[in-house]
Amino acid sequence: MLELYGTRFTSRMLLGTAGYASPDILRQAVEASGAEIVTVSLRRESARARTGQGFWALIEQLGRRVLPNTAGCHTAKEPIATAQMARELFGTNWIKLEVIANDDTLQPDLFGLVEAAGVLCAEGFAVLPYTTEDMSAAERLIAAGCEVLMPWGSPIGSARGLANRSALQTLRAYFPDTPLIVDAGIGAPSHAAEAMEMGYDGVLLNTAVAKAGDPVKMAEGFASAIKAGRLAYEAGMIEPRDMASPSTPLAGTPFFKIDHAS
Ligand SMILES: CC(=O)[C@@H](O)[C@H](O)COP(=O)(O)O
Repeated sequence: MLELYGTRFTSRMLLGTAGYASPDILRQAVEASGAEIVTVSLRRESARARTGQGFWALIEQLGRRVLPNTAGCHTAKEPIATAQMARELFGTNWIKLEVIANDDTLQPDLFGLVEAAGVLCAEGFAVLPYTTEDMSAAERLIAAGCEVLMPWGSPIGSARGLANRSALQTLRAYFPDTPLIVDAGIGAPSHAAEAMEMGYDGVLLNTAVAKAGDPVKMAEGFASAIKAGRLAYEAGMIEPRDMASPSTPLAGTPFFKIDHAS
């Protein structure tokens, strides 16, 4: 079970709700994914006239925990105001905190992130920060009161998977008791499985499902990969080795005899 801020979830997949071809495809994809948490961009969606009230009604109908996010915020002040608005709109103190440093890379602004996280945690928000693999930022976010960290796999929407695998491994090893969720840049179910095999607690993704040829099938594929990766982690994988190691022992007497006479 995945436990975040004292709430338990069966699914370890968190799904974004942006960029689907239609509301119905979004609904079907969420259902196929089994995700119990869906993230919604307050600034982006409310800015889009076409979504209107229908979008919010659909989100409510999905019956999932809504994790509002501060996508599109650039300074420490913007996400604070957005989170406060989200708390009123959705009646939740959960917030996926995004503070973007650069529009080309969509890399998190770690300084603004730590500052905004400090303010929001002090105001009673359950903050899930979108961060990098940076260790000192992780330490400061935890010190600020974040109980969950969401390091990026690679830049948002890039589909490159785990760009800095060894840094993600170090982060996992260094914070064994903090729920860690890989967020962003996941392109294929195998990327998500890789993160789960490394011991990550969950995966948050959006583009790879929303923009897939068949988003519903892809959502199901990701759900299976995340489950498979977690099972492999829990089962304990064997270590890779440089040399071959026969899987079938040759020593001893064969337990059957070939009868050459017949
Ligand atoms: C929806 C959301 O929160 C994104 O900002 C998130 O980081 C997912 O990234 P991908 O679209 O790369 O999966």
